[in-house]
Amino acid sequence: MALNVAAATKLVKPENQPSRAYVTFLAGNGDYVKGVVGLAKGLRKAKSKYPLVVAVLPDVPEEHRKILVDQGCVVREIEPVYPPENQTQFAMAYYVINYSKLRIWEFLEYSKLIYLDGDIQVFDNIDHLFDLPNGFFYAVMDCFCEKTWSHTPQYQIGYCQQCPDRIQWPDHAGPKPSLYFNAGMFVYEPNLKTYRDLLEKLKITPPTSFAEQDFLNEYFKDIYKPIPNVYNFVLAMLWRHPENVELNKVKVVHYCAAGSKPWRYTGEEQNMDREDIKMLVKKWWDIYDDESLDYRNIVARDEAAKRANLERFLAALSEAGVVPYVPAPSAA
Ligand SMILES: O=c1ccn([C@@H]2O[C@H](COP(=O)(O)OP(=O)(O)O[C@H]3O[C@H](CO)[C@H](O)[C@H](O)[C@H]3O)[C@@H](O)[C@H]2O)c(=O)[nH]1
Ligand SMILES: O[C@H]1[C@H](O)[C@@H](O)[C@H](O)[C@@H](O)[C@H]1O
Ligand SMILES: [Mn+2]
Repeated sequence: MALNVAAATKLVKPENQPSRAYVTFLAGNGDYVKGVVGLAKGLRKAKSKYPLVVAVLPDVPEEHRKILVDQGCVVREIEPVYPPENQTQFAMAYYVINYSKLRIWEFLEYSKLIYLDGDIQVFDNIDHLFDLPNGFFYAVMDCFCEKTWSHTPQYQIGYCQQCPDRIQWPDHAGPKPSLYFNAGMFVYEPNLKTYRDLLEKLKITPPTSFAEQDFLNEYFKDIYKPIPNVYNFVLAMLWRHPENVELNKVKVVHYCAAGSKPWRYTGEEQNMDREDIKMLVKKWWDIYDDESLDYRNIVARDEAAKRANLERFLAALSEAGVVPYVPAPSAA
């Protein structure tokens, strides 16, 4: 029997669908889709083994969904989730749509997911986070020093969990607040019971200024485990806690400071003219603009490499006299 590449390929068992994935969230017809494209390319550059699922609200236009599919993303529509009505002033008006993130607890075909905001970039492989023990909620601790926190006792007292000894939590202010995570990145396990419970609890929870972030913090406070800041580096750390920062070790950058979204960056807002910020914004653009990281180019490269390997393997078998080998005609 003579074997060629086409015949031999059929013998290879298709890989099982991974039960792990990254997941992000996309709403609206604005420019956050650029963030998600950048993220998909960043994960590829970091050689992540797992796909990026994008949970999209119904208002994400078809062209944007197509861009994401062309970038190798798995697009899944979710229904919006709204909190019960009240007069809350959110820290930002659009935070209210973030309650819809709760739908990702229903992505039951995955046993574990890592959620990443669309304004996050992954510069180093973080696949090892999937191996953390089950049963916990992993995320990075937030910083309370930016003006977005000015409505809170933490900000008014000057207390930040990033440097709890600088200004200590005073006795007269009641119990010290529990550790609080930034919900732009977390490792979690989808689960139907948890999903239903989250939605039920939300119905009786008045919305607060950091929307689902406050809600998730309250809900998971007993199983929350902080992970190092390098897994969700919030830019304000650069000017609020420079003594805690080792920028060259940072793996995941969260462009959440006002004016720092790379695709909207002008350099005009406060702190945005810093050299480290300019460098991080440029690093985001370098990935976004790198065509070699486009899904179609990576697929073509992988196919060519697989083919070359197989050709070499079959040629070696044939040389050893195991099977006669007919090289496939060149595709060119
Ligand atoms: O028009 C929008 C606005 C937001 N988003 C999605 O929602 C995410 C959250 O918005 P931002 O990243 O702009 O917000 P911040 O990083 O300032 O917000 C932080 O606080 C929020 C409170 O709701 C969320 O918890 C969020 O994950 C957390 O990082 C975005 O990354 C993006 O994935 C969109 O798709 N379109
Ligand atoms: O989620 C919010 C948001 O990312 C803000 O930009 C930041 O100042 C806050 O610390 C954080 O809690
Ligand atoms: Mn964000």
